[in-house]
Amino acid sequence: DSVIPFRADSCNPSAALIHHVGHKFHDLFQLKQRCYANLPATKISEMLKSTSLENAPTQSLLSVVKGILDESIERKNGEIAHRVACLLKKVVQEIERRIATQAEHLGTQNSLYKAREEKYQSRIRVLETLATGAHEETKIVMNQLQQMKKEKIEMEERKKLQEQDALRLMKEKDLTDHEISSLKEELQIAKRTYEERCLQLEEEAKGTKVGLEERLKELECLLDASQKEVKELEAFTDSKSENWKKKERNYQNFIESQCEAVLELRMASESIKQEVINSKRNYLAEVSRLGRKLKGLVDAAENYHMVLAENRRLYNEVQDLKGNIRVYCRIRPFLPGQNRKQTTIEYIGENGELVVVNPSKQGKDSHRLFKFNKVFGPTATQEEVFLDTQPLIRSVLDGYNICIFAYGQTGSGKTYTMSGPDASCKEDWGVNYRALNDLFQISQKRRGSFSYEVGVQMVEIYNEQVRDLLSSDGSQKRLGIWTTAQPNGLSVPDASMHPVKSTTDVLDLMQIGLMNRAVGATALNERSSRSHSVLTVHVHGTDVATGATLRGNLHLVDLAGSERVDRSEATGERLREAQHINKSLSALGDVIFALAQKSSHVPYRNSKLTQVLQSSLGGQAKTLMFVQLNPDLDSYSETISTLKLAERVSGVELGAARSHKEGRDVRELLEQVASLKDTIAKKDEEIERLQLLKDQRTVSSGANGEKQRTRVLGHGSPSPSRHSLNGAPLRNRRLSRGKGSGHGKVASDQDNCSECSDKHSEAGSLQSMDDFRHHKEFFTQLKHATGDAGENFPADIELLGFGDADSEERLSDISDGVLSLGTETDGSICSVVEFTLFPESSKTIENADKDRAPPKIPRPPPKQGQAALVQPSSSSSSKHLSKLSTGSKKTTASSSSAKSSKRRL
Ligand SMILES: Nc1ncnc2c1ncn2[C@@H]1O[C@H](COP(=O)(O)OP(=O)(O)OP(=O)(O)O)[C@@H](O)[C@H]1O
Repeated sequence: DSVIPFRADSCNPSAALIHHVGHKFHDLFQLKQRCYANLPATKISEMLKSTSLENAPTQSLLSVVKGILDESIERKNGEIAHRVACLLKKVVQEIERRIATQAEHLGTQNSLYKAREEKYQSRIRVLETLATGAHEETKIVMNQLQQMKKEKIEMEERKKLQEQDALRLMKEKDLTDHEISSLKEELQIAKRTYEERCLQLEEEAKGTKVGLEERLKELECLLDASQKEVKELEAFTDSKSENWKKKERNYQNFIESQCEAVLELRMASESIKQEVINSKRNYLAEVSRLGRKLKGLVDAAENYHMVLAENRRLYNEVQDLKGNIRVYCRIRPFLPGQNRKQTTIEYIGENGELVVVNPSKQGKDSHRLFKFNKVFGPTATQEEVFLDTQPLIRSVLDGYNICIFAYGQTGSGKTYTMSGPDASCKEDWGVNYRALNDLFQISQKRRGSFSYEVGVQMVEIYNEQVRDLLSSDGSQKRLGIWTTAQPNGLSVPDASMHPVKSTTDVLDLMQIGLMNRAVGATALNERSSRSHSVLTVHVHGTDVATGATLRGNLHLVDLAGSERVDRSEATGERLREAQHINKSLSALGDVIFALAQKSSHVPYRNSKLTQVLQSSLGGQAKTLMFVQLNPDLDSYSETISTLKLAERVSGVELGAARSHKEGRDVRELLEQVASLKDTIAKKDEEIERLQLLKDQRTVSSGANGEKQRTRVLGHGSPSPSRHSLNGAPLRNRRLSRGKGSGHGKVASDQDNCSECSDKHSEAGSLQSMDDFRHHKEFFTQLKHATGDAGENFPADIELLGFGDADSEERLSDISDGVLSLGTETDGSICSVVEFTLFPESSKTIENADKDRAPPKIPRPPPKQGQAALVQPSSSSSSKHLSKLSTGSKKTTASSSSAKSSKRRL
């Protein structure tokens, strides 16, 4: 056991463990009997295990070897030499000894190692202490390192900035260098210029010096001369001062004398003051006397206003007496390209006579005479035409309804007369523009006594539809017409109303309206108006002094041209337009003819045109019709039909026109009355309708059929005698006077009478044509009888007096101020009467005043032949005309009567 000393080391745990394990294996290898040969196999295999061998102590192993050797030697007793056995023992001992030595060495070394270990442990501790110190140092060093890094970064940034600065400075340096170089150049240039300037100045200085030297010499000369002059002047001053002294003495004397004079003047002024005070007293007396006179003048001025109003009233009376429908005829010149030789116009008289000729016919039938209020030839200017229209315009401002329209075949110059060819040229202005211009001028002149508001509407009637030409939204919607008179006088209330302040406003509106108007090209006129345009100017005036108001309308109508469809070559839409146009124009003719006939029913409702113009064609309006003619031979038949219609129109006389002048209360009442009338008319219609229904039922049931039917007819339409041209005049008059009292009633009657009206219009046209034929015959015979070449005929015709009785009757109607529709006359006679009633249109107002008819015109004693002329029979005109045509004596008698009637007017 001592061989393995280190195993006994109890302080080393691993050694203790080994020691314990060694014991175990020592026990394993320590045999009790010491007999290896009989060892059981399990024991041997246990011993042979590698772990057992490895862990067994060396001494146990050696004992095993020794035991085995001893056993083997014992068993081989004698076989192994003793010496060999000794050797073997010795060797084993030696090995043992060596191992022991080795073990000792190991023990020594172990202790050495232990000592070293301790030494190293202490060293380790020292080193650990050092290491801890080194760690802190490392930390400090690391901090320092970090700081150094930061510093380094800062240094690098600073370096970068410095580099940038350096770059900037480099650039600045470049710039500065550049500037320096440019400054150097400038300096060079300046230096050069300076040197040049110096040279120049030096030269100038030299020149100036020479000049100055010369000037110096001159001045020296002048100085010498001046010195001489000074001496002369001194001598002159001495003499002058002598003179002044003398003068002073004289003035002294003068002042003394003046002082005396002033004293005298003061005394005089005192006396003048006294005189002024006296004058002032006189002046005040004079002023008070003038004040009294001025008061008188103020009174006179007030009277003057009244006189003015009276004048206006008289003026309108004169206009009324001239007739409420006037017909002016205008013949347009030939247009370029027309055959000027073939004209249908033979003669134009001064007093409105017109002779139309048909060159294709020969003999007496070729000439026809017409008479109007005025005929304008092809050379008449727009201004001349307007001069005769002007008086009507003033009437609008006095509260009258005026209608001016142009009628004629297409292309005859209607638009030319109404609007003119070019609105921008004042000379070309048509009646429309001039009328409005005039209207504003007069309203301006009257602004002291009247304030006027003027509004404008413009509509067109196209294919029997009324359209607003001035609608702000450009819509082409159809507008309704109010047939009964409205309190505000509007017949198309839905059309936009535009207040206007000046002619320019109206011009602008009319331009818009004309642009919106429907026009199209026909074979007869390349820009033909395909619609009737109606420009209505509404005037509302207020008397500044009394507050009374008045209302007047001016209708300016440009009708679409009447046309023969075969000539205008219209087809399709154009044909439809032409049919509408012709239909409405013929309806206009019917209305006018009904008015001419004093018919109790006027067929206003047959067309939109007549409905819109109803208030202007009725009894309370003044109407001016321009009959436009185309002198062309091809237009002969249209010319004749136009003239016939115009002749009929000129025969319409409706009595005195009525002004729409009302006091404030009266106006309100009238408005109420109008609306009540409206309601009554509607109720009447309703009653009629119900009665008609009731009657129909009665008729169908057969009870009292005949009686009932008579009642229906009697209520719904006038009796034949009432409408007949042969009807009793007195009865007619009564009826028509009743009608004249209100428009609403007329309108309400229209529906019931439309059938009759058509008959009337037919009968009327036949009648009129008949009359005209006789008229013409008479004219031709007269021409032959007198043997006159033709120029005096119209004058002779004018002298026809066969309308005298009629004219007087009408005048008495006018003087009564009652609307007369019932006088039984035919168109032709009326037209002749008009000749005597209408004096020359250009007649001045003064003359008109002088010739003004008295309130009651005395009826002249009926002359032979005249009584027959005014017989109200259906064939009266034809008979009397033929009677007249038998001899010129009767004509002269009649003419003298006509003249006398005209003179009275
Ligand atoms: N008095 C005149 N002087 C010169 N030219 C005229 C005159 N009257 C009409 N004209 C010319 O005759 C042509 C037809 O005239 P305008 O268009 O006025 O006829 P219209 O009767 O209005 O025709 P429509 O009914 O087809 O509209 C136009 O070229 C016009 O300039």
